[in-house]
Amino acid sequence: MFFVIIAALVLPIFLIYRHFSPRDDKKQRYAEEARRRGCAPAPVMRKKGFLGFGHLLDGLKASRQERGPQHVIEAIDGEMGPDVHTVIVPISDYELIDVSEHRTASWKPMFGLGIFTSRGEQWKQSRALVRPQFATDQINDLELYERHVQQLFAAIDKHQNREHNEGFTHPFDLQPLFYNMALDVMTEMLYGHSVHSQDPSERVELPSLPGYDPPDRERIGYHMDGGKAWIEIRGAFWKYRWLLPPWWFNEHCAAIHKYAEWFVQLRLQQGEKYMDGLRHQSGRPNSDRFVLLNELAHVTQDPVELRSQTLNVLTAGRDTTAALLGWIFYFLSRHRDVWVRLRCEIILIYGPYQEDDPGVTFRQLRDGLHYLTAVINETLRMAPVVPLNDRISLRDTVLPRGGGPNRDKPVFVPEGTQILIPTYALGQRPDIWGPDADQYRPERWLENGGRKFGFEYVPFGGGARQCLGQQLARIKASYVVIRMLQRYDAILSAEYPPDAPIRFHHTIENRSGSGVQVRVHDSTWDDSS
Ligand code: HEM
Repeated sequence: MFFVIIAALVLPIFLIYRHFSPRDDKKQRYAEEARRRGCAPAPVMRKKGFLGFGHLLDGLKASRQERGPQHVIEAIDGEMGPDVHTVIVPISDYELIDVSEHRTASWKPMFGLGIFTSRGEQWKQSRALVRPQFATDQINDLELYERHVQQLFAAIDKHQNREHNEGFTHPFDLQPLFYNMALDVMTEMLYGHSVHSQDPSERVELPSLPGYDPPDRERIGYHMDGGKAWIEIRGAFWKYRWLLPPWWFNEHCAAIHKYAEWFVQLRLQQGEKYMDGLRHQSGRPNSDRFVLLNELAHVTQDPVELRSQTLNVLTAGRDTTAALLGWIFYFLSRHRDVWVRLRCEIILIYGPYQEDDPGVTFRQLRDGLHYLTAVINETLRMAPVVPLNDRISLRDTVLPRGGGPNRDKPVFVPEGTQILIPTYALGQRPDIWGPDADQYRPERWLENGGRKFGFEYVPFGGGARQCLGQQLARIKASYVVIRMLQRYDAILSAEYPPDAPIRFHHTIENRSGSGVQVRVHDSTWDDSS
């Protein structure tokens, strides 16, 4: 609710999905209420297709073509003109669905009820439980990132072009390596044991747990990806999702539950000794390390709660960070000037690559590097990892403008209205970002003393349910970018054709549909060797 009101003050672009024909008494009440509040209706888009499902089908088709975010802009501009940012989209037979209920029903079978999937009182309790764990000093484990960065370098090194000793790799896709790394980091941060998808030889033997099979570390990424694809399909089918065969989705859910359950049971059985059993990492006693499961177990011993909350954070934090890293290098490989300027900043501050001394401090990362922060902000503007967010109005409310012929009147929003907030479309508006809104230009964030952002820029959401991991994601991404640019002194896009349009592949998060096809040059390459 808070978000809806605040967003309404500054977000003149949104879509309303509403029940196409509310009952007459409701209609009359809405009209009276709207009049009383001095509101005028927002423009209504044409009803399209059989039973009005045209808009929904167009959206699904665009999503399949990996251009869903652009479609939102084209659909509204095409029918209403470029100056209309608030529209009502009539979809016949569209059930009024509480968005959280929708999310809960789609996601709960896989991740259980936790901070991401719950609502109301249950969400408040979840947030109170999980939030303290994200206090900054808990997450400053740079040594953890460094170990996984080294595994990333080893994975990149496999693409080295050894025949023509020139230091450049063959063309390869960087994106899956970021997904592996993010899964490895998150599983270590959540359960204390990484799945080591980047390098399975790093896996340590786990203790035996009577009555439980060892967790399937090999296929957890596969089950997460498979389950997410089904969540997407189930979401699209919504009330007809019972038509879908349940086996595959159930198999993914069962495997993921089993994986998390194993660690939960081990923690519950071993108590504080759980931390002693973690692989010893140099320089830091295990008891000092941050493991979310361990922290949560100090507050609750409920195995289902522990499983659900950790899985909720796993899904919220893993793919989002990987997708962001992918997009950063997608743009860097296409914008040599940005790469050069960013690398200069990094080398000036931290010096060239040294394997055993990254020279990076947590404080610097938390405060943010000047140009690197601009690069991250600009990347999330051009390719938001969550390109469309949504809310439901919990009670009657008003958006301050968008109604009437001049679109300057308030718009009445009845209780239960679903509001879509197209984060990507917001980032493309010339009236907010200037005539070059469609260009990737991090400098815009530094001009005129530095751009501050409000609700016109919401890649991490806003209001009460704003992303809990924003700082963690920024710190993690910054660390990886710094180390990558120390280690590699040149990057080339290897996408074919070179001018291929950007593709937004959406499965909950939004990643590049063509991957991140690059060649990188190793700064430590010795030509004489
Ligand atoms: C680039 C990286 C990330 C992006 C773009 C992102 C984006 C978002 C967005 C848009 C939401 C709000 C969803 C809504 O409106 O309901 C959200 C919620 C959340 N995010 Fe993130 N996120 C990122 C990384 C992370 C990380 C690394 C973690 C944790 C390790 C995390 C944990 C969460 C949690 C727990 C919530 C739920 C908050 C709540 O409902 O109270 N996120 N994120």
